[in-house]
Amino acid sequence: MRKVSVTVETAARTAPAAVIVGIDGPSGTGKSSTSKAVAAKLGLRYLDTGAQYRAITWWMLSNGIDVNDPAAVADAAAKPAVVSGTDPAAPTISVDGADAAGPIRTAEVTAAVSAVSAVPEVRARLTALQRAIAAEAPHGIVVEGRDIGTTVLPDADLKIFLTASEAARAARRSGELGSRSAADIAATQAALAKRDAADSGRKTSPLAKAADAVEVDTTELTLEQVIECVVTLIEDKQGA
Ligand SMILES: Nc1ncnc2c1ncn2[C@@H]1O[C@H](COP(=O)(O)OP(=O)(O)OP(=O)(O)O)[C@@H](O)[C@H]1O
Ligand SMILES: Nc1ccn([C@@H]2O[C@H](COP(=O)(O)O)[C@@H](O)[C@H]2O)c(=O)n1
Repeated sequence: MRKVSVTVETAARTAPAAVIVGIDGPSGTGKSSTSKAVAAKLGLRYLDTGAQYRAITWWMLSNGIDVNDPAAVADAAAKPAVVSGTDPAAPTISVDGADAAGPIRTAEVTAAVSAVSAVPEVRARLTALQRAIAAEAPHGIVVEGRDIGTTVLPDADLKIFLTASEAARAARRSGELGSRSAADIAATQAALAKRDAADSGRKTSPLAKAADAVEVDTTELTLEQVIECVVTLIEDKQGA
């Protein structure tokens, strides 16, 4: 009988290493839309860290904590159980077992989140949670936020910093809210600028571009072009 020799490659030898991608940038630059689409295309997990800060903020507001009192926020920071689902096709967020996806997007939460996210005890807790989630992603993960490249995942394989003009970001957000009047766009732009200033100006892990991040200005790019650009950057890294 003829002998057939078969080379069996173990999964460990053939599977590409898990890739960790951090995407940071100011509000409305396209982090969530881009990260979700890129993760779905490449079979990676997806983590929206802004949703986690919003979830803790929602819990504080719902439980009568004064969000403008850093000591009160710090005291309560460990109490809510925040759970993130990382399927890019259907990301989820819950607090103490309750679905928080809707409530965290209210104007009240958006107005309060920068004060809560500036409190070091809140950041320490969520940073630890974010690192644990990233470490458990089997094929890798796209994590989006404000301090992923600088603080949460300083050893990420690829760091991207998305930017866009304030006017473009305000027009995108106003479009989402179904309003395109000049007054509404101006009000949205002012609110974005205020949140960015608070996020960039806080002492603990402010919004900032990591020194080794690739900056992508999305002002003149369609969402599809941004997604393609990020996919190419990741594939280049994986091929390197
Ligand atoms: N390149 C683009 N061109 C046009 N619209 C875009 C582009 N990128 C994103 N958008 C749209 O802009 C809006 C904001 O995008 P997205 O929520 O992804 O931004 P973000 O950076 O995650 O914002 P935030 O930090 O406030 O959560 C969405 O309606 C999205 O569809
Ligand atoms: N890594 C992060 C992510 C978010 N924040 C804070 O959460 C706010 C909401 O973020 P969205 O992306 O959902 O708009 C944001 O304004 C920051 O205050 C953060 O501090 N760090």
